[in-house]
Amino acid sequence: MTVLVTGGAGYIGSHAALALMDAGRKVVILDNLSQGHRWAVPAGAAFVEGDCGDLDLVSRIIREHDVTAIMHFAGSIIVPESVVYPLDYYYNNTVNSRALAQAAVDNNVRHFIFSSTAGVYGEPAKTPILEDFPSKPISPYGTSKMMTEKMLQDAAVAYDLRFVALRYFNVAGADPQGRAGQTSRKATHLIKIASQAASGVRSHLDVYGDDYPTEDGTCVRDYIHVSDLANAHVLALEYLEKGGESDVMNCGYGRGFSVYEVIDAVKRVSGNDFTVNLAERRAGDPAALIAGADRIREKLGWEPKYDDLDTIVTHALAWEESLKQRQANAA
Ligand SMILES: NC(=O)c1ccc[n+]([C@@H]2O[C@H](COP(=O)([O-])OP(=O)(O)OC[C@H]3O[C@@H](n4cnc5c(N)ncnc54)[C@H](O)[C@@H]3O)[C@@H](O)[C@H]2O)c1
Ligand SMILES: O=c1ccn([C@@H]2O[C@H](COP(=O)(O)OP(=O)(O)O[C@H]3O[C@H](CO)[C@H](O)[C@H](O)[C@H]3O)[C@@H](O)[C@H]2O)c(=O)[nH]1
Repeated sequence: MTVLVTGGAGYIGSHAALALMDAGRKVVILDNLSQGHRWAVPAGAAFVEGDCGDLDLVSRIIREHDVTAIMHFAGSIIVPESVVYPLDYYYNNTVNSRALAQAAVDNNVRHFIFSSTAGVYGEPAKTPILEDFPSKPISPYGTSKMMTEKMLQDAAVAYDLRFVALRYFNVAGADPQGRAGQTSRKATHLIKIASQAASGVRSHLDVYGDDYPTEDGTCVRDYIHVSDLANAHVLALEYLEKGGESDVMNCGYGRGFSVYEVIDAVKRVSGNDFTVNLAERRAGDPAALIAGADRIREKLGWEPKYDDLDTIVTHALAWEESLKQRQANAA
């Protein structure tokens, strides 16, 4: 009874692996280390270096580790990059997910939890965004995730497979015990970048536009603590194991903060001022994305513990400091 966690050497997958092991589960991680790090694989998890699209390898892992559920985090995640290299994104996020689903079906793995995104909604007509709003992604990244959702829906009708697709809003923060955090080399996420600026790892932060139709003109997002998100995965697995129907669920808190509010929080909590420049709008940024967050609470009994911007920022800053220490030790 082991959970296969693809992408478990990355940011969210490593937190989910910790949450699973904290709940007493066995975990095997499959990651090709294209973005993740070997050292980020949590202690206690088995690790295989390889590709989640390798059907033979995944089948062997399922058999050797007695895998009964798959949590699929592996993927390419940068929206603007997906516009420049769309076929790479369809390959890694859609084609490789197809192979993984095939391996699940071939080897009688009946529970599948998929990392989807608020990006499937595109530019929503209104907020909060409910799960039955239309999927109209505006980037290849969002489309690549939407296509995987559709594939899982069809597979769940045809085979003995049930899934939960969790549509994450803006994931941020780090493990409160300091065991994991965001390490990606190509970080683009606001709280990560602001934390790096506050820690002196970056010289400044650019604000991408202040002429949006929001209160202070900057974009509003629903920032969710990565450990609350990780716990949602454990609950989603329990839900499927108890016979829950396949479903899609938003993962957010149902409230939003503007870019300026986030920057103020990072400056306040860190006690460090840093340079903020106003820059051009970034292509493809919707003005406001706030989750309708009732379904996940009702269906999974999810009760977040860290729904507080200062707490999220505190944990993100602590992780940045620990990364600096790690680099200093390595030098
Ligand atoms: N970070 C966010 O705000 C966010 C929001 C919505 C959805 N998501 C989704 O959550 C998942 C995890 O995101 P993250 O922020 O942890 O990213 P990440 O880059 O930190 O982690 C992804 C991991 O997958 C691995 N990987 C990539 N392609 C692989 C492949 N073909 N085979 C095996 N391993 C592979 C990478 O090496 C990396 O360790 C992704 O699917 C992403 O699309 C993330
Ligand atoms: O240096 C920066 C970084 C970000 N931003 C702004 O901050 C907001 C949040 O940007 P992020 O890059 O942190 O996150 P996104 O909202 O673009 O996207 C994230 O959340 C989405 C869902 O809401 C998708 O899942 C996507 O994969 C994930 O990267 C945006 O308005 C962005 O323009 C800045 O002003 N400066």
